[in-house]
Amino acid sequence: MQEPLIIAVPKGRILEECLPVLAHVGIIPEPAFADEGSRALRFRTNTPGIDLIRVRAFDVATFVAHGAAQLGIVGSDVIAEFAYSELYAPVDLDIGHCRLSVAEPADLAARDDPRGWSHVRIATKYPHVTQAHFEARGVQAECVKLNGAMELAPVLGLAPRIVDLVSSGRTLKENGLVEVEVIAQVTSRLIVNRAAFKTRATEVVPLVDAFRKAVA
Ligand SMILES: Nc1ncnc2c1ncn2[C@@H]1O[C@H](COP(=O)(O)OP(=O)(O)OP(=O)(O)O)[C@@H](O)[C@H]1O
Ligand SMILES: O=P(O)(O)OC[C@H]1O[C@H](OP(=O)(O)OP(=O)(O)O)[C@H](O)[C@@H]1O
Repeated sequence: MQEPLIIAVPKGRILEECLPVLAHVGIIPEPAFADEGSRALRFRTNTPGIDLIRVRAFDVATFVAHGAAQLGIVGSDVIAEFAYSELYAPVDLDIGHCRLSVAEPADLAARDDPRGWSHVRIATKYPHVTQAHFEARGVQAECVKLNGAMELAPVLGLAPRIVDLVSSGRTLKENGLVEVEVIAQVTSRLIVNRAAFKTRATEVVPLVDAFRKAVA
């Protein structure tokens, strides 16, 4: 018998938003999947040919790009940062809405003119997207890679500016920062391993269609 298809889903905030989408597709995971306290990482579903794995957001892209999972759900921020050629992102799932922005302390913003920048030092989880964004307008970006709590960097002197995800703006506000540029609008997408799309087309193509219909 063929191995089940594996869909990689990010733990954390997207997980909750994924459940209704999966339900619309007809995929109901075993109860432990939605239990953040569970230490299990791989889960059965009501569909015998489909299992789910729960991994960190950035690792969803890695599992799917390498074919360890055939499909995944991940933010367009992560897809852009990795730019894996093995990934196909056919469906915008209309969940995980936020934006990737440049921010800096309010007092710096008051006297700053982004048009005058030639070199910027930026703390971010997204060095590739950040460098590409600034390079496109001739600004050299020196990035300090962090995995979280970017908002601490300006006040502690690690880097005067950050590139991070913003949704309500509360995290920036509570850390004395203001948004000065939006780099990209972000939503989560269904991603598919390109090779699996061909070699397991009879299972993968109808599943992609089901996701498309579920969010139409
Ligand atoms: N404030 C937000 N509002 C909406 N969606 C968000 C927000 N922050 C992040 N996201 C989306 O959720 C995904 C996961 O977010 P994030 O990387 O912050 O989670 P995390 O739990 O900190 O991940 P990890 O623990 O793996 O670092 C992001 O890639 C993005 O697409
Ligand atoms: O504009 P807001 O609504 O305040 O959201 C923005 C925050 O959300 C994300 O972090 P998350 O909560 O995922 O935690 P993290 O620090 O673990 O990445 C992001 O990195 C910001 O810190």
